[in-house]
Amino acid sequence: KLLISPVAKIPGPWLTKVSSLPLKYHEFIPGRRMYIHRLHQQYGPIVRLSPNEVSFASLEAIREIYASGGSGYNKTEFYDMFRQFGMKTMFSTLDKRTHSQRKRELADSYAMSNILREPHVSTIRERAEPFVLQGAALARSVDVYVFLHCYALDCVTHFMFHPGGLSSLNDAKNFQIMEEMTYHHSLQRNLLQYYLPKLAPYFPSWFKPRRAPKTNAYVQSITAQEHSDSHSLLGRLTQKESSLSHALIAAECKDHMAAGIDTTGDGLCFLMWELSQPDHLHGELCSATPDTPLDKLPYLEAVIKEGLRCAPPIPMSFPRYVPSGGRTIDGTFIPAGTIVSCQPYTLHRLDQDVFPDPDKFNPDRWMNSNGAIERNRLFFAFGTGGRGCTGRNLAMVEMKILLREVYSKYRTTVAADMTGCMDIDDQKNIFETKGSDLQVGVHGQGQLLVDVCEFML
Ligand code: HEM
Repeated sequence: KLLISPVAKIPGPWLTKVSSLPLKYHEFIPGRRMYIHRLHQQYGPIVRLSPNEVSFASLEAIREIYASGGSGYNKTEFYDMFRQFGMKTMFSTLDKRTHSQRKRELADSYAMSNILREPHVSTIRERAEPFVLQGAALARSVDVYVFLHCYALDCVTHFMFHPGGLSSLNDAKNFQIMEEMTYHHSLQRNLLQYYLPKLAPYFPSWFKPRRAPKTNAYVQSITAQEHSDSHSLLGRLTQKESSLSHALIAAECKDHMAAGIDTTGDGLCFLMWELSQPDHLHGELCSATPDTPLDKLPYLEAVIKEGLRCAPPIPMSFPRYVPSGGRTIDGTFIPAGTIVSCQPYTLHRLDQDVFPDPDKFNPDRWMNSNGAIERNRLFFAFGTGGRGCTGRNLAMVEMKILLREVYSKYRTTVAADMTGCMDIDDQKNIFETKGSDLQVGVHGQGQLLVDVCEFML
């Protein structure tokens, strides 16, 4: 039966016609992203990953899987791993109908018009300033990777709970929350539960997903209070008498917190590393002031997009189920129930007519109007369609303000004693990079030295 299924006719290694073991093996080692990328390089834009799973790398596939009917196909049970307080959130809801109800409650807070209003912009700037001051005040190198994750946590919690957001950059207790939420290696442990749910209760504790008691206590207590700013996420939910219970609001807020730390922190870390290379800093950023309006910095937008293209913080597949009746995706019929996906890492590299020299960090490519439509359509760092990233605008504003704050005042270089490398590591955790040492200190004439050790996605 497997050998005559339409999936068996799709290009891919022979063993994947009859077994999902090659895929699972690469998931656990962990090397799924690069395994799939190599298969696409070998077999083209449609590749069989297992008897029931196909990966795509084309614009037609993105549109069909993620945007047909608004929000594309339903998510797979993979997303069950991302429940919060045992509850399904907007991110972990599988079916489209439940998702769109939840999204109606939450998404308007993340509109650019709300993010760009006060107090949001000021509070983001107030978080960027201590980042720079702390880096500048220390004569020796400091860990910028950690600082960037603190910055992302502080920004996202202020956006949600202002004035009750965290100050992990200068408060030791808040810093523990940042540590609890970031750069741990729990995806494999979650995957074990996903693949072997019946055995999960018998796993020893070190096989179980990591716990976050300090974060849980913070989220539960802050969401129980009623004096958040009226434009904060919590304030808006309380004001409009949302149908969400307190428990669901707490679960959503914890989820958005988790979604907004490693992603933005990792993205900024990669960008600071690139901007610390000789000649990578463009004149626009050098001549900006901390007050230059963000919409007057088009090259900064190109720099950020190029960083997210080269090293998307979530680089691997976003899996979905083909609906009943089956669908034709990029010209190939795929039966109902098959798992289909695209991964940003490959979409950002495979078509070299759209992205020539794809491994090179080259923000100029985004400034060229020729081919801009194709480039933007294949840009998949935030996903696309109704289930694309809700926090995209917030993340972009956070990244722009931080980079403007740093580079309008300082130049950064990679410190001579850097010992690690910046290779992307494969999916240790969906929102995770390993704690690494991207170190910053001021040396001499207003130089912000950046020391990057071991940056891993
Ligand atoms: C550079 C930063 C970020 C990147 C690259 C990013 C990327 C993504 C991607 C690719 C998805 C879709 C995943 C999938 O379909 O499996 C997603 C979903 C989501 N993101 Fe982000 N994200 C970022 C920052 C944020 C921030 C700051 C927040 C919130 C504060 C956030 C909240 C969410 C939520 C709630 C979803 C689920 C959306 C839904 O299912 O409707 N993200 N993000």
